[in-house]
Amino acid sequence: MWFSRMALRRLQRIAVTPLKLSGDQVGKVQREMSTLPRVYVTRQIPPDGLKILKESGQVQFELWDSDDVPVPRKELLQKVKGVDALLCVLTEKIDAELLDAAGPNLKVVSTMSVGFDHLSLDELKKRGIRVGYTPDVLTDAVAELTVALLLTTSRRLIEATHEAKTGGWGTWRTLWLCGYELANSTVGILGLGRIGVAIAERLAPFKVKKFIYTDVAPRPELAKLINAEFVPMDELAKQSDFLAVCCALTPETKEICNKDLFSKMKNTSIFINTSRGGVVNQEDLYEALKTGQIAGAGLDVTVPEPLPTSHPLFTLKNCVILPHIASASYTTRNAMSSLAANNLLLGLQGKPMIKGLTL
Ligand SMILES: O=CC(=O)O
Repeated sequence: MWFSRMALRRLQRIAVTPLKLSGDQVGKVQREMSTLPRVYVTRQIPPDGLKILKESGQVQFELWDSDDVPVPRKELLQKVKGVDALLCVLTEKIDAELLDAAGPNLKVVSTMSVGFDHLSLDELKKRGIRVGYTPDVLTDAVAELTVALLLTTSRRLIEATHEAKTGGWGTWRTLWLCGYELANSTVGILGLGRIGVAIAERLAPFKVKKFIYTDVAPRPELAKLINAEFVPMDELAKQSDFLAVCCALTPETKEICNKDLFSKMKNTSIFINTSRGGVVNQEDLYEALKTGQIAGAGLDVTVPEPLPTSHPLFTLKNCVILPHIASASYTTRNAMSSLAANNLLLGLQGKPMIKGLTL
């Protein structure tokens, strides 16, 4: 059933005063309901975003009412038929098949994510569909989590709590559970954007000696904010004591972190990835960790997600794996849902989105 907020209010009025409604009025409500743009929301998104859609009075929407399981593909292909706009999350592949299933009414796709590797941009462009996404509002949360993951990995916190809980804690020992510290270190950032800058700003007070970065080209405006030096990829690998991956997943960055990169890193280095699992060749990472080519890895993202519990990376003590939670704070997830809802409404009105992609 599709109800806009306004239509619902009218219906409630009808429900309490049924005899007072004329046939014309009933027809008016029905017409009003049927002319509002139809929106499909692929997940039970946080309340702030839902409220914006509900109270806009501009759309009628239906949602996949679960946060625990994604909408099955078959159901999604059915539900999108004839919709005017789609609000999705990163688990839904928005490709030619889905866009064909939606049909020519689809004008807007708004994703509640900063990453957009789940969207076939070429297909969206071909069809003239506008695309919204949610950068900026998650920068603080992602940077915070990246720092937490970096410290957890470098100071071996998961191993330490495990030892404390399971009887491994004997006497105080001189080299037991030693890790690597940020003071006097070189931190490398692969892909310098807003998030990379925010990570560096948070790490600087730990007395980092030097920030270096690699990107497709130097980014002097951003680099200046954190006093970071542009270096080629080889140098990034060689010099970094901590290497944080912050680049988007594109055909160019797919598995850019591979044997070649790991083989140039120091065996005391820590590798951190909070961007997308696809930028890493996981077999190569496993080998690098297993053989001691690098000291440790902290991953918030993997391929696939969820990573099967039988995956070899889970057997390594020097690999900390989180279930893709970098932006998971209540404030940020609500802000992301609000931005996604507002992008969608603006897109439907033909106005500039707050954060839209130029295709
Ligand atoms: O990974 C999370 C996002 O892209 O927002």
